[in-house]
Amino acid sequence: MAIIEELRAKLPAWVEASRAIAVEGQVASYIPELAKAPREALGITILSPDGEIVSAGETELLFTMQSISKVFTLMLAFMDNGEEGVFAKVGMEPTGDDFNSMLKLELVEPGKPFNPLINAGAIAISSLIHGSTPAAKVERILAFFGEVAGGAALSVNADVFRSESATAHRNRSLAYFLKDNEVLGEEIDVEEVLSVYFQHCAIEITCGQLARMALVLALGGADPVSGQQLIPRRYVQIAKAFMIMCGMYNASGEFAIKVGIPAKSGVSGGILALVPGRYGIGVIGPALGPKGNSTAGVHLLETMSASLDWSVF
Ligand SMILES: NC(=O)CC[C@H](N)C(=O)O
Repeated sequence: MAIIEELRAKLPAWVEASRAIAVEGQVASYIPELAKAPREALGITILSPDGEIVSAGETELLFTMQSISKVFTLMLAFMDNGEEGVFAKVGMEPTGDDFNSMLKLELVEPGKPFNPLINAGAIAISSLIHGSTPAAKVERILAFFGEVAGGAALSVNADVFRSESATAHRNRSLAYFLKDNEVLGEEIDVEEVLSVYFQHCAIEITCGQLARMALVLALGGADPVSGQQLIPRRYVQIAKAFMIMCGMYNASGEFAIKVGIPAKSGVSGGILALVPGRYGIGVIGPALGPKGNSTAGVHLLETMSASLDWSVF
């Protein structure tokens, strides 16, 4: 049986088996709006370069990208500033700490975020996006994300944005810490950077759009339909290296061992994952485990990788 047909045949049962795991998790509630998401939902879309689409579960759900957006703002920051400009502000190493930790900002000189996928690093990256105002920066981010998602008209969920902005005491303190450490320079307004960061986290998406974005990464930055290079290959390589090292927060080591493919999760329960050269994958399962990853989504990817031999290692 062709692999794609095997996938199509087995996916519904895999989704139902993994859905049972959702109850082990909790929907994120530190951003009050996210607490409204359906806890037992699970949906997945898989796209292949030749246009095959395989979906199962609640793929019609709209959810916010949250930390998944950090992969793409990172690539836009590279396109705006080059490698040197970006690595002047963030490092290349995983932390082993929670995604919103500020420990190493104080403990390790010079107080630069260890990588662009933890909150502190992503806030620093938001400050690098070109645009004369926060609104102009968000417009550029939406246009870039929409292009990578296959020409989608994406928008910011205003309720989620406001909900996070009103309660983000920890992210605010991280950002002010970065200002004190001069990672955010003299000329930078902390509240404006945070506004850009909260808005790109609140961009709404579906599994299908996430899978399309993932497929572009699986193809080294090329659009699967037009073949156009949307993102320089080098920047996609760097992004995928970060996804392996820290895309699943401080559960990235376990995910690399059990699943073995580049992936990025968000606290909305979304996961973007890819099998290099072969598939782009979008998953939504709002119930999260203790490290902030979708319980059912991770279980589903583990099952699929083991059955279909997806590990890149
Ligand atoms: N882990 C996440 O998805 C974090 C994103 C969220 N907007 C935050 O800053 O806390």
